[in-house]
Amino acid sequence: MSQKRTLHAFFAPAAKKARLNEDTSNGPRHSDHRHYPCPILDVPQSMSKAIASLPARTGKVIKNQPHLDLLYFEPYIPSDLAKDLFAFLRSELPFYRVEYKINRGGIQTDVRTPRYTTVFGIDETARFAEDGSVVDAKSGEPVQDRRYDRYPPRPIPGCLDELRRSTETATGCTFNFCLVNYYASGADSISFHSDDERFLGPEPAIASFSLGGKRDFVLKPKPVPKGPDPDLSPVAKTLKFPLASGHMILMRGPTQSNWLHSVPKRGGRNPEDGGRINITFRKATSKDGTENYYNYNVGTGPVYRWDRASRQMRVSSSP
Ligand SMILES: O=C(O)CCC(=O)C(=O)O
Ligand SMILES: [Fe+2]
Repeated sequence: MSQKRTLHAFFAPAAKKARLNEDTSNGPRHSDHRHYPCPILDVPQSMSKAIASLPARTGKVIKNQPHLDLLYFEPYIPSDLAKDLFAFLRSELPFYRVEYKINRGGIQTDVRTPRYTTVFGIDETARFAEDGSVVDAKSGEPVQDRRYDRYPPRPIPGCLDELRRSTETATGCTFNFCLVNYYASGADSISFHSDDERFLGPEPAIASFSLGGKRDFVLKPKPVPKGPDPDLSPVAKTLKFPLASGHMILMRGPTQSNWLHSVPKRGGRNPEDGGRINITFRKATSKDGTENYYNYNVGTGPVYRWDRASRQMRVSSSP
């Protein structure tokens, strides 16, 4: 991205943004920030209204396994809105295919993330000022920290922030990060893991939305339980949720410290392989969280955007 566009986008007057806005009477049509690779359209007013009235159903508490605590909305977003939101986000968001190196027993291994990812947000020690700069959450003073330098944080764009606000009201939790995965086909996946990094604090709550194609979300107990009554854990089962478009699962309480979750690859040709978006809202408590999330979900590779003509992700700009 050229310096010219960056500066232009950063200082673009509000009136200019408003002029772009044909289908809404107030508020900008785009969300923009100097660290976005491109401006991100806000949802049209009709969608915005519909998002404000969510969830479509109340959540069902699932606590029938040791150290598991889920709140399952079936659905949170009704299917017509989920379909529109899926198409909107796939067209609008910048995605990445992150590659990184890990050290396993002294051997360097290259890892290619088997899905498209993107992330927005900043941990609770900081916030974005009106002008888009990062300031200390308490003092409002500008923040200089090496953990923000390599991958500068980006504010959650309007189109995802409306869903974040709805999710906070529905769950009583607060969130400052939004991670998005795009599984282009059954070959894309996420392997068994838990989201229990220190920067999420103890017993983190993670709200996880599904849009688009149906995929199995699989949970299994961790091999070595950390809970107060470990004797119960070996009898815990593997659980499979075939998540459909609009469903939301809130994982909370002891879930992350005791269970692993995954979205396994699907073999063969599946009619549901038309792509799936997963959105997770989380709360990071320290700057390490911000550094980690941008490192693994944005990285240093090219930006991919959805190409309507060829109906696939295409490299839209290189770093
Ligand atoms: O795609 C999903 O449903 C799960 C995503 C996930 O576990 C993650 O991003 O940490
Ligand atoms: Fe996860």
